Amino acid sequence: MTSSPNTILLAGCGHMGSALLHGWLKSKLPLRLYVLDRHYQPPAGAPVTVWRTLADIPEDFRPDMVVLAVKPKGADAFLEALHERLGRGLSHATLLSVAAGRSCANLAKASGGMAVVRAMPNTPAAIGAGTTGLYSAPDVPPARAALAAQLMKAVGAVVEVPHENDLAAVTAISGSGPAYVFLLAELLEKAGQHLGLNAETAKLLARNTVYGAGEMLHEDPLSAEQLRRNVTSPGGTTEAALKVFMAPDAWPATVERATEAAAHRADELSQ
Ligand SMILES: NC(=O)c1ccc[n+]([C@@H]2O[C@H](COP(=O)([O-])OP(=O)(O)OC[C@H]3O[C@@H](n4cnc5c(N)ncnc54)[C@H](O)[C@@H]3O)[C@@H](O)[C@H]2O)c1
Ligand code: PRO
Repeated sequence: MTSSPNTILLAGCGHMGSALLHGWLKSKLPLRLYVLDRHYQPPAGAPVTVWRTLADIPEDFRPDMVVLAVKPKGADAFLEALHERLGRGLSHATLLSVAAGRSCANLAKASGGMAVVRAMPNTPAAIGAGTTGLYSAPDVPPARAALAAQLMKAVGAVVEVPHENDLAAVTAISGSGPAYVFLLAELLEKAGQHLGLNAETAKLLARNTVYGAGEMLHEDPLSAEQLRRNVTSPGGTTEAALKVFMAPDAWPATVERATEAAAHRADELSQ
């Protein structure tokens, strides 16, 4: 039995929104896709309708799901304006928000009472290798919670978390996480140059090493710790570097402090 297409309004199609949209376009999910974004240009021939402003949306538009991918700061004002525009048109719609830190309670209030699912994806979603934490408020109908999970699975792995508060930790680890890995690549590249390599060689070594290690973490069932040990010969070069990285006040403490700062900021954004 084929299910009838769900009507999705993607509100905000920047870095995160476009990663999601491109995953949906590639997927076999039966969807009617509408995008609201000031600037987004869809791929030629893509089956998607793009509106530039709220005023472009027909007043009788009836989405099944609104995916909110505008910046957290503007999220409440945006939802209030959407509610003003569509009014009863939103009464059967579910909100799927990817906005960092905006709580179900905030979002439900601003949207005039929509049932809210919160997702925290990350930018590797753009290549189908995303990681998303998902939380559905208790009033979300099961079929809509399942649709939200399907939408996020179209761009990578999904982990459902039992408590809304868990999303602050998800944001700190996987939502922001790609930036930490990109920083490592940046620093390795600079270090390669510092050790005398030319810029192009240093860049290739740094990027391909992060890529190869990431693939091993994905493919190999060994723990991250064991994979690390397998690189580390007793008395060798890796051990010399790891003595610096693994000093108690170095990476172990820094990673803990940095992720606590991200989780704390996610909590602050929810106020
Ligand atoms: N970038 C990430 O790594 C990441 C990861 C997880 C979650 N998020 C969340 O995703 C959301 C979007 O982040 P982003 O990085 O994609 O931001 P972005 O600035 O790239 O995209 C936001 C888009 O919304 C559009 N927009 C905003 N208000 C609009 C309006 N009133 N009418 C039409 N278009 C409007 C803008 O034109 C822009 O293209 C944020 O809430 C963020 O917390 C981002
Ligand atoms: N980017 C968003 C931020 O920095 C949320 C996680 C990744 O706030």
